[in-house]
Amino acid sequence: MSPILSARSVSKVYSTTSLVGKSAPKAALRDVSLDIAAGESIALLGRSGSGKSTLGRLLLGFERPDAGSVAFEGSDLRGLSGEAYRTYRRSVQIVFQDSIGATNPRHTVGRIIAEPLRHLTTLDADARERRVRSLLMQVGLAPDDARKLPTQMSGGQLQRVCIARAIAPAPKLLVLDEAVSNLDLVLQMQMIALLRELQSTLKMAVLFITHDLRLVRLFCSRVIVLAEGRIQEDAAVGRGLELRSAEGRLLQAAILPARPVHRSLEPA
Ligand SMILES: Nc1ncnc2c1ncn2[C@@H]1O[C@H](COP(=O)(O)OP(=O)(O)OP(=O)(O)O)[C@@H](O)[C@H]1O
Ligand code: NI
Repeated sequence: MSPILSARSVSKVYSTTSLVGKSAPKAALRDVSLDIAAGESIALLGRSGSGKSTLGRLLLGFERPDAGSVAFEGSDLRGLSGEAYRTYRRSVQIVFQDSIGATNPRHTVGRIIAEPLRHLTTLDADARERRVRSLLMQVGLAPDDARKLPTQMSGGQLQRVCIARAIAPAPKLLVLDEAVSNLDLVLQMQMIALLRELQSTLKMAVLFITHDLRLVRLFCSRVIVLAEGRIQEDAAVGRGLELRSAEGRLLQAAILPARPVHRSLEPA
């Protein structure tokens, strides 16, 4: 069975024009190849500017590679149209870091979650409403939250709304681009627990884009390390997480050691 998504030798170059004219082209991605199989949970790790979000945008078809190709279930994205394109759109969804920027402040929570159902499925209004209510419960919110506006939701609640919207069309792959980075540690743990539960119930593959190695071992079975647009390492996460590449070891060494407990707080 072909992978959900395959990237083959993709490269992406940006050239920015500033006030003083065009800057030298910058390679955001260089010769990146990877497959994402059904049910996999993959962490895409790398420092700021390493190319993580660029790869996410290419996999989601939001931008085209300058070289190489991305395929959905064996078909090149560039050749997808009509029903085949709608199937791809339904099957691959993304949650961004900035939930406020990703939601229309004038739409209710229910309308936000129902967006992909309206555009990508044939569900009628009643069926959409029932699906929205069950999605709200699935992400730990109340069905009546459907009537609220984004401004009436906390950051963590609005991120759950974005996750509910992303899983609404029952995708085969969910990409999370720093989706929990803005949340406090307690909320991060709650979201990770939610993602693990969704993975086991929906058998959905997850590509978790992050720079935070601590979150990786909690629910990823594979880790890909990016640096300067190139894959440095693509390894299974066993019981321990031993990264071997220089970049991987650097990231691992950078994890803040658990703060030493102040003597006064140590158990008597
Ligand atoms: N639209 C763009 N125009 C110009 N340069 C871009 C563009 N998008 C990304 N870049 C550059 O490509 C490189 C990779 O950016 P990207 O956003 O993919 O990194 P990232 O790993 O997601 O970083 P972060 O962790 O900060 O989100 C960076 O040097 C960035 O400046
Ligand atoms: Ni990014």
